[in-house]
Amino acid sequence: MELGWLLCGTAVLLLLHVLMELSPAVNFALRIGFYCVLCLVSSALAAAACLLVNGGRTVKNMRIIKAVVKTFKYFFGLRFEVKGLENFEVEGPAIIVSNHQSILDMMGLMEVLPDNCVQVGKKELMYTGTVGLIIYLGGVIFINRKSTSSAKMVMAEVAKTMAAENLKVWVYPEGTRNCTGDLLPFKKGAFHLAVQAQVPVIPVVYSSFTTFYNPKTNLFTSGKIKVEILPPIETKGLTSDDVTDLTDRCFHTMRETLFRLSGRPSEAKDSS
Ligand SMILES: CCCCCCCC/C=C\CCCCCCCC(=O)SCCNC(=O)CCNC(=O)[C@H](O)C(C)(C)COP(=O)(O)OP(=O)(O)OC[C@H]1O[C@@H](n2cnc3c(N)ncnc32)[C@H](O)[C@@H]1OP(=O)(O)O
Ligand SMILES: CCCCCCCCCCCCCC(=O)OC[C@@H](O)COP(=O)(O)O
Repeated sequence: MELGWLLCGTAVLLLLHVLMELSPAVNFALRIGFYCVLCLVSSALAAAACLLVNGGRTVKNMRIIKAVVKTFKYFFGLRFEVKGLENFEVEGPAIIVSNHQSILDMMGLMEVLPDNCVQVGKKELMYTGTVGLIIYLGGVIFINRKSTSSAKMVMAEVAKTMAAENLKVWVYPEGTRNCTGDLLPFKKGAFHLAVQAQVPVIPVVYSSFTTFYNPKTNLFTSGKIKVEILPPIETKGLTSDDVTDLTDRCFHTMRETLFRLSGRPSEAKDSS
């Protein structure tokens, strides 16, 4: 009886292995599937730990989430090379902005996440089962991207509470995932928030995933990700009239950094 199960299990594993070798699509789907299952199962376990240790929704839970997620990279052969962590050491709250390439980003996020930092996320993430639960428990701020006015209201509320709670807020200013090796134009919410709260903006740039990850071509191998935390951009004295300039400045600095980290010639060099 037991031998039968063992043989059956071995056969299934062998079959999966052969399928993975034969088809990049199967290989990719299995790796992403494994990532999702890993997230769902770890979220359930971490949620229990968060509830036991901290009792409910609080940014303190991010420490637990971070400790769990930091182990994920070993399953996928990912390595992170981090520079500029000292730039997070600003006095008081700040807005952190970074590029957003894939659902894999939350590994890179947790690799460098400073204390007392929550992310802004789309509200649909609440409905991803245990993952939604852990994101909720971590204190993530949910916004409705389809309604600028309600998103603005949520962000204005955050601007008020940041100082009181000494919070850093992590925003993906592209507003969606983008895995082309370039940046999408930035939305302005993060920069309005920084100006309203009069706190610095700290840009964080992750090198392009294109060499090891591309859902269009079913590419997902091991790889190295360079991360750079750039010096804070001060916003003291800026008003809402300065938000467009601040957004542009940050966009150009991050784009240059992205190209440098990814070994891609910058626009300036292109045209010369
Ligand atoms: C233990 C195991 C666990 C495993 C599981 C993992 C657990 C991990 C745990 C935790 C990780 C959590 C990871 C979460 C990741 C989430 C990622 C996402 O979901 S990314 C998508 C959502 N995020 C955004 O969209 C933000 C960026 N977007 C913005 O900031 C936008 O600006 C937004 C939504 C506020 C409005 O978007 P618009 O599409 O309407 O575009 P605009 O051009 O920016 O705004 C329109 C007009 O409104 C003004 N405006 C915008 N914000 C304003 C404001 N706050 N005040 C005044 N005016 C504002 C602008 O200036 C613009 O006006 P003028 O064109 O300049 O005239
Ligand atoms: C029941 C379904 C379970 C699904 C489990 C999914 C596990 C992955 C968890 C990673 C959380 C990272 C959040 C993230 O990266 O969300 C994407 C949004 O930022 C951007 O949204 P979009 O590009 O506009 O769709």
